[in-house]
Amino acid sequence: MSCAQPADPPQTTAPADRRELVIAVDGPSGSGKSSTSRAVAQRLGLAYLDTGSMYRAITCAVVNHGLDPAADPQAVIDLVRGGHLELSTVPGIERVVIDGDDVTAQIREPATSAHVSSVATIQPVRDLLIDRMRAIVAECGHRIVVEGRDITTVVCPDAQLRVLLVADPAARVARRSAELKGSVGMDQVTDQVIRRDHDDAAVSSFQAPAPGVEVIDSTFLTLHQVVDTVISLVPGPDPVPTKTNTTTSTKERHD
Ligand SMILES: Nc1ncnc2c1ncn2[C@@H]1O[C@H](COP(=O)(O)OP(=O)(O)OP(=O)(O)O)[C@@H](O)[C@H]1O
Ligand SMILES: Nc1ccn([C@H]2C[C@H](O)[C@@H](COP(=O)(O)O)O2)c(=O)n1
Repeated sequence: MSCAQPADPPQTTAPADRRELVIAVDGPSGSGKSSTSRAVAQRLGLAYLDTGSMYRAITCAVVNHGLDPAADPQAVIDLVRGGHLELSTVPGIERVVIDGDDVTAQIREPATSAHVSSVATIQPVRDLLIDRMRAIVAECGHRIVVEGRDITTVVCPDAQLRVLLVADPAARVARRSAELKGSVGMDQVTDQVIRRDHDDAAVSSFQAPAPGVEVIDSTFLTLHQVVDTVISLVPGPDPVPTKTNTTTSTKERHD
């Protein structure tokens, strides 16, 4: 799997603080990892890597090629090994392209959420993508917020800050339901959150913190409060917020 990212847009304010700063965020589905990580990256002028989007992109390619991960996991492994993945590491700009196919919208479709665990639980697929994740962290100069399920434990165990973001299952289901605006039934929402966590937990430990990992329970916190809490936990001198210019034709997300 090769991987390319669009060049970072020029920064309008030069960051005074260029020390390495990797912030690793893990947690179950709907705990707020993506919204929080994106906002923290924007506030601190860091790159942002949504590792779930990598597993989702592979899942789109698997579905689009008519592969069955359970019946033929080797075909999925071959696809990952030979495939070319491009993704944005600019917070607020989502763009995911696999083998020239723009799957930015497809990765968020309920069908992709329903199938992604069957891809993400193939260990050789994980090993290949974990190598790519670490390469992206290095390409970003180790100044990045990385979120997923095994970032605090496997991908970036040496991150300067490691956070496990949790929330009650009922709150997580309600958030996902609100996000999908009634486009899918409650059964499907519960499947996307609860069943997916159960399946994903077979290969990653994201339900309890590893030693040294800070736990933030977002159940009764606003997104803004969670972002402030993460930033308050960054070690060392106060991080210098950096304004980034994200001018582009690609759709921006503001959760
Ligand atoms: N603290 C919060 N309070 C209320 N809603 C929140 C909070 N944090 C995130 N949300 C909302 O919850 C939904 C899920 O958040 P998000 O996509 O960031 O979760 P996630 O952990 O990345 O989920 P997944 O792993 O399934 O992709 C979004 O609609 C987001 O706006
Ligand atoms: N580091 C990671 C990131 C994601 N996954 C799996 C688990 C999820 O079901 C799927 C999609 O992630 P999401 O976009 O919902 O955060 O990818 C993983 O196993 N490890």
